[in-house]
Amino acid sequence: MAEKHPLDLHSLTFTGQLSGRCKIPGDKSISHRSVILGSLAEGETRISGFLRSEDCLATLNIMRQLGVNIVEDGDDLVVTGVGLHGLQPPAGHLDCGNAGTAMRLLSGLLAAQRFSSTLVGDESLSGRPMGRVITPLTQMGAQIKSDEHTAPLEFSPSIQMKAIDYHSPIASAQVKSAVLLAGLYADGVTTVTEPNKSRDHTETMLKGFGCNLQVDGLKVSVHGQPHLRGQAIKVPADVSSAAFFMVLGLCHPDADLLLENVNINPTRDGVIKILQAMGGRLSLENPRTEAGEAVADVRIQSSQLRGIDIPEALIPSAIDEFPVLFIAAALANGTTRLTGAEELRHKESDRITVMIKGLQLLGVDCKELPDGAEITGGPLHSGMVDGHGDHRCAMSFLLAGALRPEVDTVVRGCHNIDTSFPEFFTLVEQLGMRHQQPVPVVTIDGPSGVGKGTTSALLAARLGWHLLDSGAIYRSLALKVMNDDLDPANEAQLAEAAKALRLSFQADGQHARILLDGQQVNDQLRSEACGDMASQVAPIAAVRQALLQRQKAFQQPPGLVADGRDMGTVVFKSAPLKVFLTANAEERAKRRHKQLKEKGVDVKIRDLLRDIEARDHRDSTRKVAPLVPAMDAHVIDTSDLSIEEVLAQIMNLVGQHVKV
Ligand SMILES: Nc1ncnc2c1ncn2[C@@H]1O[C@H](COP(=O)(O)OP(=O)(O)OP(=O)(O)O)[C@@H](O)[C@H]1O
Ligand SMILES: Nc1ccn([C@@H]2O[C@H](COP(=O)(O)O)[C@@H](O)[C@H]2O)c(=O)n1
Repeated sequence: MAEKHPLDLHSLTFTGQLSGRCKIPGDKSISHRSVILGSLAEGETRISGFLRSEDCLATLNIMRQLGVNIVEDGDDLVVTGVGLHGLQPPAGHLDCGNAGTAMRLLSGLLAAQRFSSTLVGDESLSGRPMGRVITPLTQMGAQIKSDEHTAPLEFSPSIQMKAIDYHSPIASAQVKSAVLLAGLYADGVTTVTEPNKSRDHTETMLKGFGCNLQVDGLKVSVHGQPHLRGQAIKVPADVSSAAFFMVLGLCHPDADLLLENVNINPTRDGVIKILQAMGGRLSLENPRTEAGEAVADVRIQSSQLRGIDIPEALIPSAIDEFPVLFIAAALANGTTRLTGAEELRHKESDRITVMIKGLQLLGVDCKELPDGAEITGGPLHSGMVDGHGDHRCAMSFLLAGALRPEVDTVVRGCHNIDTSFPEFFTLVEQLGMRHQQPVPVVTIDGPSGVGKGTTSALLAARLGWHLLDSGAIYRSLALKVMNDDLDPANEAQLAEAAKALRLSFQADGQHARILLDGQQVNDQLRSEACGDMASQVAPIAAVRQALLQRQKAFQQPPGLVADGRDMGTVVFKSAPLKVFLTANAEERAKRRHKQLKEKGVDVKIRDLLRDIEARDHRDSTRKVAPLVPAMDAHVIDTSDLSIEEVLAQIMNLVGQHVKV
């Protein structure tokens, strides 16, 4: 069940202008329900706009396994209903994949069947709480076996469901729907009362299918044993998917977008109300009703958002949209505060922790609260963030990375985007953004003599990746300065020399032959004088800028190990793994002494220590790209570690963070 995903790094690039119409795919909640109710109806149900996401396809496959004939007709799905009592025992386990909606709604249905069945899910779904549906269904007479109220869920054959009057402790459409679906099989009236109104698609659709159902404020009552009649269902665009483009358009500096045919059901429109309260220029055009659902075209124009206290009453109607609302808050003026949303911790991931950790990595001033978050807007930095396999967190971070030209963000853990939004990348590309799957980089930074070069070369060889020895580039410029008698104080001259540097690296077995002006210079580059001169020219901003592209060009498939001082902080800010090696200066001087002695160079440790300390000071106190660990770097003190031990620690990190 626990799947290992290969490296899945994605990024989106900024595009100068966003305009035009966007066709957002069908609503996920309505798609699930249309297939389930169509299966239980008598006659044919034709569904147009069905969302072909992994989650909804899991529900569709399960209904097929339960004996329902569902066929494609062009873009439509045609479901031949088997009636309330016509489902057949499945041959094997029923796999919900990542879909919480499938598992909870189908629990209500399977609890009431006269055959046994088992619902299973992926690793994430198997960790999510199912007690919330098991409790009321058990009160209705269901027998459900589970380990600590999590999937797999094993349903024993039902004898007769009992109608109940259930007061749900949480506002959850999945709980409400599970009880109502089980209630279809009970004699009498089953009632669910919620503390707040959750999305009401099940009620609306059950009525549409001909069920006798009453809604009285927070109370929904369904009469058991109905005859459901097949329907034509037109699924509107999903407001939860549209929400990503709302935040994208509002936070982008030059956007004017029209999102077509969006579901604006009042139990789902919290995101619209929250963004409007934040000052977003978001308007509803041509509001209308289609198949019992309120829809409109939503116009989005660039806006300067402001932080607000999010009203708790809006939480249930925006519950799936908080990941992207956190991005809006990070770009707003002032502070946004969310409380009363503990439920976010029980989604596909703990969305409070995942989003706040990611935003902190991008330099946002924010903190977790037990039941929400506090986020103060400001500029976003570049970096690599982890969507933790949660589709909505991953898409939110991807869009955050496409909002400003200077921000370079890579997102890992995007593998579940297809569960809700398979057209996501196509749609963003239609808007002009570029979707990339960046080549992975491991950065190894640290002070002089710490072992970066040795470790990087061994790591690159072990992984079969390319190697960038960025120090050799600075040393080459230094050699040029010394050979051509350039003035190390003349910044313009040095920048020109850096731009024009005729330098190439040629593979030579495990090593590289370094050619400067056509001459191999490997040995000359390693002299202490060259290292010293390199650290004198390296602080010049124009020099660093001139050498930047040359370093970035090393990022080639299948991957790169980059050794230097600012690999993780400047050159490869979005690298999935950043390592910073340290060791005390005495130990580094000893290592260098041994190295030079082996080469027949006679120097005093005391002199080496003095040089190392001077270089450390220059490198770490310079204004541009100083030698400091990146905020997300893993710091390894190598003072008491052998080279093999250092390498083993890094390989372990590679296994965790890069998964090659
Ligand atoms: N963990 C270690 N234990 C003992 N010796 C080590 C260790 N790591 C590296 N060395 C030795 O220390 C010397 C310096 O290492 P290396 O050249 O890799 O450092 P560096 O960080 O790349 O230095 P520079 O920045 O000056 O290029 C080498 O002789 C290397 O074999
Ligand atoms: N990314 C880098 C790499 C090096 N430097 C400067 O060059 C000097 C020599 O580097 P070595 O790693 O080969 O010893 C180093 O002291 C730095 O001043 C740099 O600035 N950025």
